[in-house]
Amino acid sequence: MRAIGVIRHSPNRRVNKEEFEELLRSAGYEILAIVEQTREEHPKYNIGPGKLQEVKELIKELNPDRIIFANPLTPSQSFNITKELKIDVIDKWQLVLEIFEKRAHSKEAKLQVELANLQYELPLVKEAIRRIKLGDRAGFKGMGEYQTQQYLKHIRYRMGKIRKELEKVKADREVKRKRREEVGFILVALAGYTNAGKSTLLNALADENIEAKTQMFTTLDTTTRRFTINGKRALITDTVGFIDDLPPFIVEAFHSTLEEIVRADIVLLVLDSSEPWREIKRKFLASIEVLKELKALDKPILVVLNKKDLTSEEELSDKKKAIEELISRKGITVSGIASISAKERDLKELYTALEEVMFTLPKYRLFEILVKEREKVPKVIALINSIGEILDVKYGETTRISAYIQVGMIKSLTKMGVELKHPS
Ligand SMILES: Nc1nc2c(ncn2[C@@H]2O[C@H](COP(=O)(O)OP(=O)(O)OP(=O)(O)O)[C@@H](O)[C@H]2O)c(=O)[nH]1
Ligand SMILES: [Mg+2]
Repeated sequence: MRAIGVIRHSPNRRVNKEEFEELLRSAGYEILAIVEQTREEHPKYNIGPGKLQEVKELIKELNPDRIIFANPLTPSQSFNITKELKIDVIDKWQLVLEIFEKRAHSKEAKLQVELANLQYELPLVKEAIRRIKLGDRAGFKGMGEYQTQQYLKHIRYRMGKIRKELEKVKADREVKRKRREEVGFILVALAGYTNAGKSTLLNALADENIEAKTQMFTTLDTTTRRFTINGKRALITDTVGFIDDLPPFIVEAFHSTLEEIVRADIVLLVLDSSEPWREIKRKFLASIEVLKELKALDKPILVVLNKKDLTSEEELSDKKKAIEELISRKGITVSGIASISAKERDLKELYTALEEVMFTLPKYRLFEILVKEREKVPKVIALINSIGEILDVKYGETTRISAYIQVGMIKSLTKMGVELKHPS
């Protein structure tokens, strides 16, 4: 598909042109031209009417299949522009959804993308019906009035059905998560802008090979793998990458996926430290916004400055300071900052930070474990070592172990025939 891109910069906020081009390429478009304008939003066409004429001329000259706006369009703008240009017009969010559609593999991801698409189309179809009633002839995508009405019904029916199916998926996940808690796993979730290196980090931690590519939104499905933090059982989950101003309809559609972040014990917010500070800052703040929307800002968050192999020590330390400053200025609380290279598997700082955070988690409590049968002692100690931290062992008639234990593990321990006490 060949496309002409249109970017409207606000006078006080520029759109990132490279990122837009990257999105176009990720969706598989050949870029014929990019038209840019800086102005306030025009209510009817988003860009100015004069600029629209310029685009019209370019269409004649270059013959593209599509016009793609870097800005979100209102349903009414979308209709006005299509009517004027007589060509397929899509906006930023439809472009993102096209990429999502290509990348969705699992049933869940496919359902989520379909839901987001329908949610996007709903106001467009309503606008088409409104216009037909006002005497406009063209309905939604060239459908007549009856067909457009039927399509609206179909959208509503399908959305209801998908939401129900996603509820089921959510319930399954909940069961799985409970089981994991009971086995004593520490749940770690990856979060961050698309292309930051989340999947590469998951690979490095779990020593696996998940698809990681220099394109946007490689990962749409969640992947969970085992790893260990200083010998303790942990699980790491990779999810969909974030992007600026992620609209609520996409967040809603991907909620069951993003919920992995909400349910995690620790969130790793991954940033690409090789980018200019301006970009790091923008992506960091966009990620914080999404975490806020997910109500996940109160959990332990570790900021991970990835790709340190691409920056000098000095630059990295400057960027780290800048992040610290930004965090305190914005009143955000994070549990630590670690510089790593996922690609070169240089993860030392991350492991140190994880070890520090681990026992501050609310799921860990200090217990005294009393083992009366001597032959059970080694087994109990081995189990505690894999899920908690032993502070002291006093051998005797009854062996007394004081240790940090995950609350979810109490059941498994009492099943082994030991007694647990809170130390006074
Ligand atoms: N030099 C260098 N490149 C890295 C590092 N980590 C990741 N990359 C590269 O960055 C690109 C993106 O990595 P991914 O792991 O796919 O990024 P992601 O955050 O999972 O991206 P999405 O799934 O699109 O959200 C790939 O080309 C990786 O090889 C690193 O530490 N150093
Ligand atoms: Mg990924």
